[in-house]
Amino acid sequence: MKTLARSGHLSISRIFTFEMAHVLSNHHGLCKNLHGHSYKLHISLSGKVIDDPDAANDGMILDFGELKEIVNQHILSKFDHALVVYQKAANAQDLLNLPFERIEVLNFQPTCENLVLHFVHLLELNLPKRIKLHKLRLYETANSYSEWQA
Ligand SMILES: Nc1nc2c(c(=O)[nH]1)N=C([C@H](O)[C@H](O)COP(=O)(O)OP(=O)(O)OP(=O)(O)O)CN2
Repeated sequence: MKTLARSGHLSISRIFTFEMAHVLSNHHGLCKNLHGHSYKLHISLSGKVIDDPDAANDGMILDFGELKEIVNQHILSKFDHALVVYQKAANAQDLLNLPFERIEVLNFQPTCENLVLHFVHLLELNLPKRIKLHKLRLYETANSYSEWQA
């Protein structure tokens, strides 16, 4: 008989770091200027723990490595070391003309809140169906973050 807890909520989490430049158009402070942040993205997932002695993922909700591949493919490959441009910003065309190869055009202002909602959408589209996104927290600075919870 397995001696495992049967109550409570179980989740797994992994932290990702990426660098991104953006402009908050119409912002009254410094963020109206082109600037960058070292973002930290905390992703928490829940789901059934696989109970199959023959499986490579026995005892796991999802292999951390599989989560890393999904996040690399669908988020970091677009946003890490990217310049993110809001397509409705007054200076969008000037930014798009800059000679950089990684520019991501968004149809929303790239605030911490909107980025979290966008990442939730991308993850919900690309996680295995048996996995539930539980919580997502995005640090824009060491002191400021936005959080989404299912
Ligand atoms: N609700 C939000 N407020 C602000 C956002 C945001 O996304 N959501 N974003 C910004 C700026 O982009 C940025 O976060 C401000 O950066 P910065 O001026 O560097 O912030 P501080 O230096 O004040 O942060 P520290 O934590 O002290 O380093 C503004 N507001």
